Amino acid sequence: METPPMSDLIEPVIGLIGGSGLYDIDGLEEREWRRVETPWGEPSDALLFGRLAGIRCVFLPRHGRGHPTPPSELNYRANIDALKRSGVTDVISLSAVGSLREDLPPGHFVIVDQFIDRSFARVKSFFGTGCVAHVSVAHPVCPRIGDALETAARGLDLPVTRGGTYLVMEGPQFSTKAESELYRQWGCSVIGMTNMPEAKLAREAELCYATVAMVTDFDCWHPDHDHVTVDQVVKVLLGNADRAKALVKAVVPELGKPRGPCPAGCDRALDHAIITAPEGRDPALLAKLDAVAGRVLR
Ligand SMILES: CSC[C@H]1O[C@H](OP(=O)(O)O)[C@H](O)[C@@H]1O
Ligand SMILES: Nc1ncnc2[nH]cnc12
Repeated sequence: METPPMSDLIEPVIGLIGGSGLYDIDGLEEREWRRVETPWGEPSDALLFGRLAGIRCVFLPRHGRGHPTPPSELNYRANIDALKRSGVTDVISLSAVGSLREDLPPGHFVIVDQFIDRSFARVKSFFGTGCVAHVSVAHPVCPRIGDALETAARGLDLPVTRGGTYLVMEGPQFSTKAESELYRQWGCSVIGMTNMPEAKLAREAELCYATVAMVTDFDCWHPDHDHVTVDQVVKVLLGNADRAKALVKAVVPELGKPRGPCPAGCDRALDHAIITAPEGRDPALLAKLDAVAGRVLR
């Protein structure tokens, strides 16, 4: 893609969604926790606004500070809407995961590029009766953010793998051994409970999105390792959390550079997605959609 003229460049705002063990971001300048209201209800917590190396950042602890909210009860729509209406353009999700592969041991970071969504008890779309939309999630991860994360991780000498499939389970219980073995047969790399519908909603909101999946355990399939427990996850992710914060510090200056439209089209995902005729659209739903889809609805 040709470089657009300077006047067409945007100044990215980086959204950071912190998963288990990540409830704050050190080193943010001008930091301020602010409540953000959304038409979808309450986000998981107040959002932390600030700057890293001068770049605007907005951090949201996915489960809330102190981790009060389980994966199935998260208000994913409110979280994504709150980031969008706060001006965020690029989202990095930081998540604890179990490993489904021998070569992805605890401590390893995986920049996943695919998901299999086995969650079933969650609202998965901003759209619905009165405004129907179908976005593509064939490629749910923004490769531009993936590239930047990979470069930053390699620069820090972190053990990292680019690419992999994240199986999203409903939880809150961990998997049975039969499930774990099935997901391995499906070729999945890691397992977690939160990245869907988060990634689908980010796409509907035309946000670029990528995940750093931080391995904490071998789930329950590995003959030489104990079955996953929360204690074990917490122990490993305390180590992961410091490295995740270092990765964020390294990647934000790159991602924050003024840029043109996303080459992968994440920021134009709604261009051909809405099927409800203008006269059939529900004004009340359209009003709720203003932050996430106002670009194509106004
Ligand atoms: C505390 S282990 C299980 C918990 O950790 C992961 O959450 P997140 O993606 O927010 O780091 C996993 O998906 C479960 O929600
Ligand atoms: N084994 C596992 N299964 C689901 N979510 C997880 N988060 C961390 N480890 C996990």
